[in-house]
Amino acid sequence: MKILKDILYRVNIKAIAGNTGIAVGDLHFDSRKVQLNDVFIAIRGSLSDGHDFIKKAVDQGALAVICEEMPEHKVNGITYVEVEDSKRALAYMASNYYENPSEKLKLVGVTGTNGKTTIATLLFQLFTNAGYKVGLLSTVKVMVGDKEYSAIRTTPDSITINSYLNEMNDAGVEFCFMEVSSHGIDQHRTTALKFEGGIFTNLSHDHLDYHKDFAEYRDVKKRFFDELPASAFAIVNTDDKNGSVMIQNTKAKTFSYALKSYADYKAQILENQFTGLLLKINDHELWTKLIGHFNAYNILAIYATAEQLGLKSLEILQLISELNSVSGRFQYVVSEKEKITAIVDYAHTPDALKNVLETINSIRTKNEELITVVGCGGDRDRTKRPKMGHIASALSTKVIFTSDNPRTENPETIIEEIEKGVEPQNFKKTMSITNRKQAIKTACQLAENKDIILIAGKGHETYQEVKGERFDFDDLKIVNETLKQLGK
Ligand SMILES: CC(=O)N[C@H]1[C@@H](OP(=O)(O)OP(=O)(O)OC[C@H]2O[C@@H](n3ccc(=O)[nH]c3=O)[C@H](O)[C@@H]2O)O[C@H](CO)[C@@H](O)[C@@H]1O[C@H](C)C(=O)N[C@@H](C)C(=O)N[C@H](CCC(=O)O)C(=O)O
Ligand SMILES: Nc1ncnc2c1ncn2[C@@H]1O[C@H](COP(=O)(O)OP(=O)(O)OP(=O)(O)O)[C@@H](O)[C@H]1O
Repeated sequence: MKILKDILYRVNIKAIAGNTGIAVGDLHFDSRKVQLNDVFIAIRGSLSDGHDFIKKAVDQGALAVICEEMPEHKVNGITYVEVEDSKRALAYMASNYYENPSEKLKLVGVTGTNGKTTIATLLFQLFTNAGYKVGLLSTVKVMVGDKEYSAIRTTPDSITINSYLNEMNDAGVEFCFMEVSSHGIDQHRTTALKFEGGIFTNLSHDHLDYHKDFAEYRDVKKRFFDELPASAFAIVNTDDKNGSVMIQNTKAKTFSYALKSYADYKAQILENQFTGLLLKINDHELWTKLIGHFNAYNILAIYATAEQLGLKSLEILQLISELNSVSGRFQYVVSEKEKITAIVDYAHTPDALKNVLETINSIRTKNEELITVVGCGGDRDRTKRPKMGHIASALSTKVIFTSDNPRTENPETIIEEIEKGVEPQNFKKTMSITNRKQAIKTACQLAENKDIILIAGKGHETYQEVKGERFDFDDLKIVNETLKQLGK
């Protein structure tokens, strides 16, 4: 049991009705989860307004209610606290509730359109290999040392974040790496956390279904750096024109990384092959098993972060050379007989798809075909669909448009929107097969000796979401099995 008054520390309170010296149970922003003596925080959402569920929460046993507007009818014996902003209040309350766990370890947040999962996961791997107990909050999974949990969000809600950080404190975790999404920043899921450092990867077209326009998306990302304390470090990619914007108003110590422009951490790609990259970072040569020029950026960000967290340069280089690729990020299998390379990648934005295709094209030889299987998710940013169609058809030798997670949308309609981006001269390269399994099978049938198949968009996911239901689906498993069945 915690005392409500203590949990409200640092919350911007407008009015109180009732006693805050009471002992309370858990915190909830969803009335359906409230139990006896819990605190209900009413949040105005995009679909509904938590204030409409205050009565329900009280009926279920809530002892205290946090809201932006006092309800007309208050129930005797219940404490009502009116706050300036419920989402901010939730963030501070969650941190107070678990006794500010982010202050008891070194927390580093990674933000940007692409590369968050890769960088956070590789930093987790690197620090674990260096002998530390490490935590990870990512789209793919949550790790508390060697204990694994499945992840639901890229950046979970504040209660979940603080609860995991608290578990990390108990387990003796020293460093935690977390992905910070623009939704997370906008909804104050990361407010009230003490960050030791922040990393910016890049910014491109994404989530414009949620953010009003690109400028708003950029400004939300920037807020993460604006809010870093002076004791923190900010590491930004200055080859991306938004890199310097991110750190314009930050109090943190700033460091830049780049391949092209002048930077504190600079790399040169000496070799780029299907087996890895040979890099030169600030006069040190380094081999990594990670593939593709975008991974040179990720490696630079990792190198800079590890150095800012106190590791020595030579140790970092050694640890980087041992890193393995991240699940669903340029993961590949090579078929036994015909040596067909099938790559599964999470690229689900125009920029990421372009990067992956350009990477493959920079490595493959002219007589090896590149067959791409790709779709776009339903109920998400529609404007990226023709862009993905344009890029896939321009940069592959053959393309099969298919379903991603159609969610509640009609998959055929999504595919039609993707097809609109195909230039007339590329039309003959494309075909559309709505069933993703069938699309992968067709790609395997079309592929011959040493050809390359790229299956883009779903990466590590082991399901396909259709009309609110999740069915088992694993791109890597399916392509591997199909190539074997076909005796390729
Ligand atoms: C668009 C979005 O981000 N929505 C998030 C938001 O929901 P919302 O504001 O729409 O909430 P709402 O459904 O309108 O409900 C308002 C409030 O009423 C409450 N409620 C509702 C019904 C009820 O009976 N009782 C009740 O108390 C809800 O719990 C909520 O607190 O706040 C909720 C509580 O924190 C989140 O669970 C929810 O995430 C939804 C599920 C979601 O899909 N989010 C995705 C888009 C997301 O956040 N993605 C990013 C990564 C994106 C990427 O990089 O790919 C992420 O960090 O995961
Ligand atoms: N630094 C990078 N720049 C551009 N593309 C990248 C970079 N790192 C990885 N990618 C590509 O983008 C895809 C997504 O990578 P990753 O999952 O690491 O990004 P993310 O930011 O976590 O995205 P999401 O939140 O959507 O998972 C990868 O599959 C890869 O193709």
